[in-house]
Amino acid sequence: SLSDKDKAAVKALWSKIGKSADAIGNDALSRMIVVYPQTKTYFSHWPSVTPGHPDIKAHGKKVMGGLAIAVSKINDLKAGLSNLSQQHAYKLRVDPANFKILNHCILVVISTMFPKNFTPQAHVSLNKFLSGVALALAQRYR
Ligand code: HEM
Repeated sequence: SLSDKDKAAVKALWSKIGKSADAIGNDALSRMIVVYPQTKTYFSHWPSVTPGHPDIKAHGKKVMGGLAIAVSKINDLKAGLSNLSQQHAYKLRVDPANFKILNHCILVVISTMFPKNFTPQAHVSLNKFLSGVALALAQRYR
């Protein structure tokens, strides 16, 4: 689980990248759909799943908003993401394996957009944080 050092590292990283959340969300969602095309099935109600499409941008913004909530509730991710987990489990019916896939895309995008801030320590802590988010989002599936 996340140590105090991890929490501080995630908050420090977020304070630097938070203002680029929309761009990160757009790129991460676009990559997820291109690199893992099986994820497209969840977005078949959109007119287009082309990278950079306004629907992808809008959704990337929502996902990053969810992550911003997670950063603010980093001491209790389970409670902080309980509603979002409920929604993904019962309304959206997203297979939780996909949380790891999107996490990977988010990690790749942050590392390429912010190479200076993406130190090995930041990488470790962000990795742990995103795993915690995936676990918290999966909690309501049973
Ligand atoms: C880091 C992981 C994720 C976070 C923080 C997240 C967050 C969110 C948020 C905040 C919403 C909006 C909920 C609302 O409308 O109240 C949402 C909707 C949605 N999410 Fe996620 N999500 C994540 C991962 C995923 C993954 C991996 C998939 C599928 C591959 C997915 C599929 C969806 C779908 C289909 C919607 C509804 C989209 C629509 O309204 O058209 N999510 N998510």
